[in-house]
Amino acid sequence: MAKEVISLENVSKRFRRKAALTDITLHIFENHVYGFSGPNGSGKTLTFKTILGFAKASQGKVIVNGTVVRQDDLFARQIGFAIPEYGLLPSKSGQENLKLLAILSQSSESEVFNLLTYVGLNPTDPQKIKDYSLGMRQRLLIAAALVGDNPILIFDEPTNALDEAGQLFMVKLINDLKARGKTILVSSHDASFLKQVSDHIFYFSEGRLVREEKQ
Ligand SMILES: Nc1ncnc2c1ncn2[C@@H]1O[C@H](COP(=O)(O)OP(=O)(O)OP(=O)(O)O)[C@@H](O)[C@H]1O
Repeated sequence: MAKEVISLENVSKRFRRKAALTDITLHIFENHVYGFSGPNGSGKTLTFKTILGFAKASQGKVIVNGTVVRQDDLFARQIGFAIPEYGLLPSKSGQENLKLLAILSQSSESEVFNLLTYVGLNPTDPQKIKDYSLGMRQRLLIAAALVGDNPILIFDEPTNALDEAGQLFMVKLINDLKARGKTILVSSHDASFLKQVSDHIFYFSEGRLVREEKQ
C-alpha cells in the first residue's frame, strides 16, 4: 500500500462571509498523479494554496508528510510548485530566477542549465522574464517547480498558454516524474489532458469536492 503523503480533513476556508472551500476531505498517496478539475472559481487553486500553507484553513486540518501545515510549521516542506500568481522576479532572466531558487532551496546551481533546456528554454537567454511570452513564462514556472528535486509537485493549470508541443511535453514530463517516484497534483480545464496523465481525478464545484474518480 502506498504511503499517504497529504491529507485534508474537513477543510473549509472562508473569506469574510464567503465560503470559498467547504468541508474538503481528500487523501493523496505517494507516487500517484492526482488531477484537479472544476469550473473557474471552484476551489482548485485555493486547495493547492491551503496544502502549501499559503492560505490558512478556517476549519479542518492539512497534513503534509505527517506535519500539520500552519500549526506545526508555517509552510509545507518538500513540495515544488508552479502556481502562476506566485511568480518569479520580473526584471531578472530565467537563469537568474532559477539560480535564486536553487540557492534558497540549497540545491545545486548546476541543475539550472539542464532544467531550462529540459523545459525548452534557452538557458543563456539574457531576456528579463517580464518580456517573456505567456508560454515561455509557463515553461519557466514549470522549471521552477522542479528546482530542488522535491518528492511532491503541484502544477496549477500547467498547459495554459502552451503550444501543442508544450502540451505534449507536459504529458511526457508528468509521466517521467511519476516514473521517478514523484507524487503529482495537477489542475487543468483540459479534460482529455487530465484523463491522460492522472491516476485519480478530484472534481470541484463551488468550493466543494463533489466527486472523485479512479482512472
Ligand atoms: N484572497 C481571496 N479573497 C477572497 N476570495 C478568494 C481569495 N482567494 C480565492 N478566493 C475565492 O475562492 C474561490 C475559489 O478560487 P480558486 O482560485 O481556488 O478557483 P479555481 O478553481 O482555481 O478557479 P480557476 O479555474 O479560475 O483558476 C473563488 O470564489 C475565489 O473568488
